[in-house]
Amino acid sequence: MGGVMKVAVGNDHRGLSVKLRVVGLLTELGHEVHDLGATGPTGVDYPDYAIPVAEEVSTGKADRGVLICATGHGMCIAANKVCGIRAVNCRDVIDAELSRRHNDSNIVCVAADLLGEDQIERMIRAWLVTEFEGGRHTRRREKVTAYEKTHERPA
Ligand SMILES: O=P(O)(O)OC[C@H]1O[C@@H](O)[C@H](O)[C@@H]1O
Repeated sequence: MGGVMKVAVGNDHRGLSVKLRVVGLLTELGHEVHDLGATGPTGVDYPDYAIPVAEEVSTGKADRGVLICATGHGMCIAANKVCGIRAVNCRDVIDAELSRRHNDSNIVCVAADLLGEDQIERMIRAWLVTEFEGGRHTRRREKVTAYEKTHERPA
């Protein structure tokens, strides 16, 4: 990948201002943004935003996703319940790059309360352009996918 992508974005009330910065960045970089996030300061629940974004990535409607809450943890936990999602909660550029190179992460979660906006921007820029390395990492990724496929449980 590395070119223009469809990116689904979600946030709760604690991620609103970072979301606006992220949407601006993605737009500036030429990506197609689908903003599914909360639009105001009223308290909401992160699964209501993480799951729709993860569904868009899972079904191929979006190439990647970005999820923003206070810590990134809730969004990451919820997104990883959706089939095919490899969501990661990243803290810096190296972290974000490794999650792409080794794990083929398809959603990055962001801690709005713990990271500065400039750091978040650097991290997302790196995450967007870093390629999956393949090789031995493909075998590991496919083991996760195989588990997911064989252990689906009825709702
Ligand atoms: O604003 P409150 O409800 O206190 O906390 C919400 C945050 O708590 C964590 O689960 C998530 O990071 C979410 O953004």
